[in-house]
Amino acid sequence: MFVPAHITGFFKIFKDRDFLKTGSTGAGITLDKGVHTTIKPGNGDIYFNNKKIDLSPTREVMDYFNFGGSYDVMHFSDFPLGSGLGTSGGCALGTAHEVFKIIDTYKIYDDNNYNNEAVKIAHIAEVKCGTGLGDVIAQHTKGFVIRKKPGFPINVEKVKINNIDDYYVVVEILGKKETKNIINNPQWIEKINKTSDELLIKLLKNPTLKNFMDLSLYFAKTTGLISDNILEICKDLKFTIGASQAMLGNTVFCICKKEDLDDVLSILKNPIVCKIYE
Ligand SMILES: Nc1ncnc2c1ncn2[C@@H]1O[C@H](COP(=O)(O)OP(=O)(O)OP(=O)(O)O)[C@@H](O)[C@H]1O
Ligand SMILES: CC(C)(CO)[C@@H](O)C(=O)[O-]
Repeated sequence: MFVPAHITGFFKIFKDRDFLKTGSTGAGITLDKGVHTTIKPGNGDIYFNNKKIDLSPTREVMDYFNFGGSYDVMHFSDFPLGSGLGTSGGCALGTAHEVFKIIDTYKIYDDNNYNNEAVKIAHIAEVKCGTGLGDVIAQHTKGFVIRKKPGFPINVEKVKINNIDDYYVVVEILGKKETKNIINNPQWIEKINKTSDELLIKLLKNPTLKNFMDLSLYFAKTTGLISDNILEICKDLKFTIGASQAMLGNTVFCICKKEDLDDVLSILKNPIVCKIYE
């Protein structure tokens, strides 16, 4: 199963003793690149782009179903882990869906229920592992997603984008950043939550891609999460609809139209050209 990558532009952290109530509000977009996951009978091994690794959110999902020792999971990902592109969430959600496809209990869920269960199990795995808060819900929803409430029940606004094919999302990965080092750090939580409080309301009042990018850059700068290097690149990309740092990664992303694509590509060293995926 394919799960799209997800870029968060800004977010607010909500922690609760109940993992289903833990999550984030905020906004992001899903991409036409992401993770393909398959599972097959095996010994409980997890492969990420053909390399055996012990990926904790995938392991959590497999253990939830008691599938840990009897099936192998293969993830084929367009992006590396730890780059702010929701790769771990994509792995968890893809695994949950693949398991549901083969277990007997699948028969007792109607289509809607089964979908919702897979999303819940993947969300809990992400939250437990500290690898994400809102990615799984956005990846399930797809498109330009505003998360109005954290966790479950899912409360999101999927914004309609007119002429979606006109837009390109260009991504450049500059390094790694572990999500859990930020979302489990009280000082970062305070900075993030203080900054993001008003942004959700501002975006809901004017839910355009331009406003999303402006608010994302404001968030990245005001929290101090943006690196100097990425800030410089964003200045060079000012002629686009907007550029900012993908949360939570050492990755720059921008949204532009076709007429600006060549200029964007000439500024970046290793650009990856994507489209918004609905
Ligand atoms: N070689 C590896 N073996 C096992 N785990 C790995 C390996 N490389 C990365 N990981 C794990 O992958 C997870 C990456 O999650 P992280 O949330 O940081 O990134 P992401 O999901 O790709 O991006 P985002 O910031 O959008 O959540 C971490 O738990 C990290 O420890
Ligand atoms: C925490 C996070 C920024 C990591 O990608 C994301 O899961 C989110 O927006 O909640």
